[in-house]
Amino acid sequence: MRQQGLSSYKDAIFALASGAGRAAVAVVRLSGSGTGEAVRRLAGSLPAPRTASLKRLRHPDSGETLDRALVLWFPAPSSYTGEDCAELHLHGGPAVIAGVADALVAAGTRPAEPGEFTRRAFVHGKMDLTAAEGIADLIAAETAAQRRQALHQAEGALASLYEGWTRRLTGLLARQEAFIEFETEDLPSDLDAAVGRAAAALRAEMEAHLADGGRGERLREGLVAAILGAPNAGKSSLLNALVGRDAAIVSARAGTTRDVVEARLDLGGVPVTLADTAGLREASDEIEAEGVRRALLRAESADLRLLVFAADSPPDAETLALVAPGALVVANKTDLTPAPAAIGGVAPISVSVRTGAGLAALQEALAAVARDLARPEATAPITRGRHRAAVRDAAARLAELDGAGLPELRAECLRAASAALGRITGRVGVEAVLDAVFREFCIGK
Ligand SMILES: Nc1nc2c(ncn2[C@@H]2O[C@H](COP(=O)(O)OP(=O)(O)OP(=O)(O)O)[C@@H](O)[C@H]2O)c(=O)[nH]1
Ligand SMILES: [K+]
Ligand SMILES: [Mg+2]
Repeated sequence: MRQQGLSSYKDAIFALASGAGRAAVAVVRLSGSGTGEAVRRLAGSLPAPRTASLKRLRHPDSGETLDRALVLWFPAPSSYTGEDCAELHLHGGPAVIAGVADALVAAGTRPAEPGEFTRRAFVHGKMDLTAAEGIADLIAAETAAQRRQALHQAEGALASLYEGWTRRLTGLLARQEAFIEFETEDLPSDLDAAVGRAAAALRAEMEAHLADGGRGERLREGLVAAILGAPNAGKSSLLNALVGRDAAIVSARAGTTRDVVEARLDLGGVPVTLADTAGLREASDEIEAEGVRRALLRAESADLRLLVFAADSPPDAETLALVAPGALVVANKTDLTPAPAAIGGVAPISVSVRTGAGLAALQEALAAVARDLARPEATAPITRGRHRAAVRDAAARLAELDGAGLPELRAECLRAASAALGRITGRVGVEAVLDAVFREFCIGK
């Protein structure tokens, strides 16, 4: 499968691999069989493989010098994509980059599509799809825990899990087919039953892998924590204190916040979007009513909820029921009144945003909940819906095995389970899956 469509990967592509904007150094990378020729036309000659050498880059049409750059040459197959690759380390000014891009087009290369380098690496068997996704996640990682999970996946943790399962399925299929072939001869009569037992064991492993509470996806995407409570409880003040900047407007007027205000926070390595919301009450006008509606909507889709109240006005049972259970209950303004010992059966976390008292403890409680939901230490968790759907499909195919009386049908179940796993790694591929996976990438990767 990986050899399919190779002819469309012959042309040489280039892209700015470093960030846009002015910088000390800009890296332009090239890949494809026309790379060597393009570099020769700009730099005069090709440097020795994998050795940085300083070259004057000229426009192939005008001969004008564009920059003096470090040029690196990585002949196929020992390169990121498995094709001939090169890197030009330019002075990072916009005009230098534009001039070199123009010269590269004149030398017969074209700008790359997002993810095209990694897609070529996949096509040339340098990595499977899960590793390619791991690289996309690594580039997007905002926290240390996200980085660890992404690196693990980029290094093949998921690939080796799924490949291990596939090998076992292939072994079972071989036994099942032997049974079909030699049915009347003297193979052990319990071979069929042994295949069934091994398939059931594999299915149990798949189901354990699926029953992860969505941890990997949560860590990859980040959690959402909604801050809820009555007007003037200090919700916006709390958001600002937790993120360390004035993200939301604070005022003494009840009903200040209308739209949902969001800010990102790193909680024990787990990225969390804190969402400050409008105070919950019987709204006095339609704008406020819309704010309350949005607050409740955000609360519904949030991974965790913080119910904030001013210590001198604890929430009524109705509000408590709306937000709890599972919410962290926070008593604010404890500089004015001590927090009640318990509210709705739970001891609230006592804070004063004004004095800062209790904020560190609240932050720790939040981090503990976030870590529990995202389990940053979990090894090789499912990180995408498409993995989950395919593993679920594979397990379902194995579940059909017992009911399938005919050996041929049992073999078909094993084959279908293996194909489902193959879709995750890209061994069994459809162009649409590849398009969806590589669309996530930035240009230059
Ligand atoms: N004494 C005291 N006042 C506080 C504390 N936290 C916030 N406030 C004050 O309470 C008032 C309301 O604060 P906000 O953060 O706007 O409250 P809110 O819950 O976001 O209010 P709405 O957006 O209107 O629902 C402001 O005057 C804050 O300065 C605190 O810990 N102690
Ligand atoms: K307010
Ligand atoms: Mg507010």
